[in-house]
Amino acid sequence: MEYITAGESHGPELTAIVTGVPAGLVISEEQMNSDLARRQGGYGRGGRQTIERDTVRVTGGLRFGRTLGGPIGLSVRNRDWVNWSDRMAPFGQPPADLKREVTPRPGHADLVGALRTNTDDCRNILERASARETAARVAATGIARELLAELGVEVFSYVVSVGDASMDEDDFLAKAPTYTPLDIELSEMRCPSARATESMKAAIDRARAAGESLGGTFRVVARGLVPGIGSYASAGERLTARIGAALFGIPAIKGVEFGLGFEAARRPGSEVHDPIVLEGAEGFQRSSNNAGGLEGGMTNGMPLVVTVAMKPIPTLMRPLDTVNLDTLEVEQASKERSDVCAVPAAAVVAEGEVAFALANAYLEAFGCTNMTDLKASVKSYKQRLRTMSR
Ligand SMILES: Cc1cc2nc3c(=O)[nH]c(=O)nc-3n(C[C@H](O)[C@H](O)[C@H](O)COP(=O)(O)O)c2cc1C
Ligand SMILES: C=C(O[C@@H]1CC(C(=O)O)=C[C@@H](OP(=O)(O)O)[C@H]1O)C(=O)O
Repeated sequence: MEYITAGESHGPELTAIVTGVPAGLVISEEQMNSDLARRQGGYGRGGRQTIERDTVRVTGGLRFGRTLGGPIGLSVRNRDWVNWSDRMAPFGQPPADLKREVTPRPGHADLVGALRTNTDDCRNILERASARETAARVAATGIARELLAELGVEVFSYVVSVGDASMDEDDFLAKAPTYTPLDIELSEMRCPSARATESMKAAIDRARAAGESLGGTFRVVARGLVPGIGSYASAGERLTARIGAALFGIPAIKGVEFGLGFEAARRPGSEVHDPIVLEGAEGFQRSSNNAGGLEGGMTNGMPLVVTVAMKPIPTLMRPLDTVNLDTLEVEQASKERSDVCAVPAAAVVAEGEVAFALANAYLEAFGCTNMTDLKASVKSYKQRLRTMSR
């Protein structure tokens, strides 16, 4: 499967086209809309989310709630468009009073994008660099979630830290797969710890009051995976590389750790690698999950556990210095309506990206024209694995 999106933050709508989806996959409009709503949420978001009510409109590829096997067209409307239709008009002339964006924000794509594309208006860059685009990604990757769900795979995420406010996890890899999506959704920070949620919210309140912004870390978990998805054989087939690339494709993501991650580099081998055990009907298992579910670029049957770091939001209400593109004088960077912290939202986007990478790996391993054959193929693979552990 592949997806591509089009659309600007304050344009009429965001569009996604998803190709390579097997026929016969049941798609739930409610599920897609609930994921879109989760992406809009989380403590720390800005005024834009009070305007938008993201819902998906399907423009092709589905009939009676099932995929037909052709490209799937999806669109998410920008309700804010009515306030921008003159400044963002696809045709015609700019309004006489158009204010160009000439004070690029450090940390955003503004300056480098303007240099690269030869524009004197950073809006030409920021409109597409904006993470508003991730609404279309959540819709597109929702297809992969549905596919995985039919194969018994569940993908969810939770927030681990915001700034220096963090969950207290004694043995996070052991606990990570035991949380449930319900534990997480009940909290405004999408964090399973009530105490940590309160300290994260307080940190966001302090940042907002100080004209600051915050990043943080979140974890994505996938349960129910069969071992052997992905491959050790070539660089581009390694699931580690593919999931890493998908996560680094999300704006503001600056670090990805699989399992123990950087901590593994500090420990001796005997305290990192996960002993192999044989457990009756379960077959080959691991007594720990420091690898985070991947070995040799493949799933090993344990839950996939990926921890992701997001940098603080670049737009600051107490802005940093920048250089005015017109006058070449030092000025303060532009400040516009912005999120203070979007870690919970980024976590929802990341769930989708991980689901998409995993679903593709399943399709490569088991074939991909229709769901009946795909499910039969996964079932017979599981049966073969059982015979290998008896
Ligand atoms: C869900 C989400 C919401 C974001 N909201 C904002 C925002 O309101 N203001 C802002 O300046 N950056 C925001 N960002 C971050 C910028 O989009 C990102 O920093 C920018 O595109 C530059 O890319 P880079 O950080 O990968 O270098 C958000 C990112 C995500 C994932
Ligand atoms: C619109 C969304 O996020 C936007 C991402 C974003 C950025 O620079 O990345 C800047 C802000 O845009 P605006 O200036 O319109 O408020 C965020 O609100 C969204 O996630 O739906």
